[in-house]
Amino acid sequence: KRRNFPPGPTPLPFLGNLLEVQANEPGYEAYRKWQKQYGSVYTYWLGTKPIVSVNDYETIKETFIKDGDKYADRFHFKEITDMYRGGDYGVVETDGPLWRDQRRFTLHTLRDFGMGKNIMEERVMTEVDHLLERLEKQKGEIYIQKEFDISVGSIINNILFGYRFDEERVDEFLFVKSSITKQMKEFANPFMFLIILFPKLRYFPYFSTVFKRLFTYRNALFDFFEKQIEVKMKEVDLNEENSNDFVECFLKEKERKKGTPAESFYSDLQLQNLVFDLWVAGMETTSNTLTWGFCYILNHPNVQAKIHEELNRVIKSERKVLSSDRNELPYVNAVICEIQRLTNLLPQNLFHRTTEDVVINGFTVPKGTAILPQISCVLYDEKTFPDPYLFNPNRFLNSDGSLKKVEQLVPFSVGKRQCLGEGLARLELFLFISNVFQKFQVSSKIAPSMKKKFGTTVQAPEFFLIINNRFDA
Ligand code: HEM
Repeated sequence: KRRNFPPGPTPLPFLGNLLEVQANEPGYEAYRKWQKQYGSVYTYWLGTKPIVSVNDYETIKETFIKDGDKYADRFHFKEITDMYRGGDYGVVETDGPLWRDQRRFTLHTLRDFGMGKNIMEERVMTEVDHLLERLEKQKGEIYIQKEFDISVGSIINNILFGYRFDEERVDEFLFVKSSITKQMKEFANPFMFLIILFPKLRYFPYFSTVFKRLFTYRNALFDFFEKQIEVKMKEVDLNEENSNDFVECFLKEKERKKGTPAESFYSDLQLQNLVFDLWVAGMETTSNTLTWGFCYILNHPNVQAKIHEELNRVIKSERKVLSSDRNELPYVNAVICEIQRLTNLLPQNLFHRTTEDVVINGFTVPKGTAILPQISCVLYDEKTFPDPYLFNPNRFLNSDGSLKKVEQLVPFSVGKRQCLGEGLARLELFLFISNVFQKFQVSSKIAPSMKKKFGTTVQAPEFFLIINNRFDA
């Protein structure tokens, strides 16, 4: 089988190259090593599945960007996904007309709802205000990851269901969050990975325990979403033009689509899965990136000094930073670019699938092959980002101090499957980072470890902040 694919590392029977990927947490060292050995395109194997990896930006541009439709399908392990989701539902793991319709609907809804009012910024700023208040109230050291989790979780929940996790609802949030965390841990368990590759293993001792555990967490999550949707279904006024949240928009769109070919895309199971995708993709990613940001800045005190210098010069007072200040704060933006580059949040990216036969660098890759833009290799490419493991925001600044646009900065991936929440995530990163530093001087007793843990998204090590109000007399 290997002869037909671009050459790459030799796979072991059954396991493929899995052990090499897992040998160095969080996984991307193997991809970078193979890039040096085999060049811009190679094949590695997960179990008996070949994965074609496209590693340098120029080739990614020629394929995933310029010829996007041919790389637009999603590769996933269908048997397990179907059990998990109840069939082909959601947006992350669907293809074809359903995916196109739901992706378009979601993008429009996230952009437009609020009817011209900047509802997105309002909802993010509400959480910025609450976060600053909570931080100020806490004495001693602060576990910042938890604070970001609650803030970002509240934003996505408010967008989806119209309410935030205030003090009375924090337990509800912690329950959902812990179901996701436990589930992610199960997915990172090598036994689970073997079940995904060979689903019949789930009937064997020990494997069956792991599998059942996964489904307990899955059911807890889906129950939560189902209940919120039921409440919305009872409350929604389908004739009211304005919508307060995403679920309301979906239910109204469902009504509009009745009797059209797209009617079947607006089922109850689709709504549950869509909400699940947005909640999970929208929460963990942004919260972890923020936490990594603080981890890097605490390790580089001069960066914080420069952020404060810029905020003093541009904002001039104690007022909150708004998204309209974004263009005036090139250094803050450069810091965020560097946080996203070095965090490299999805070190394995998500797999795509070719929709037809394609030829890349002279190799024919058949229709239906798993393939991916290996963004880790682009974000850590020495040619574009010399000394790639160094945290250096200056690489995103021109000599006159303005922000440098670097097209190789692709933490949200590229092409037709590019992150659907990019706009929201960028807004959150800017408003949280700029406002926390606007208000506080941040430090820690010891500099946090920068060691990454393996997972779908890289997890930051536990660390604690000490804050001082910059404007106290
Ligand atoms: C810093 C934060 C984030 C990062 C780094 C990030 C990164 C990514 C990446 C790398 C992908 C895979 C793209 C591919 O398949 O090539 C992705 C997909 C996706 N992201 Fe994000 N993301 C972030 C935040 C968000 C947020 C806030 C949301 C939702 C509101 C979101 C929703 C999604 C969805 C739904 C997909 C699947 C898109 C599709 O298959 O069509 N993400 N994201």
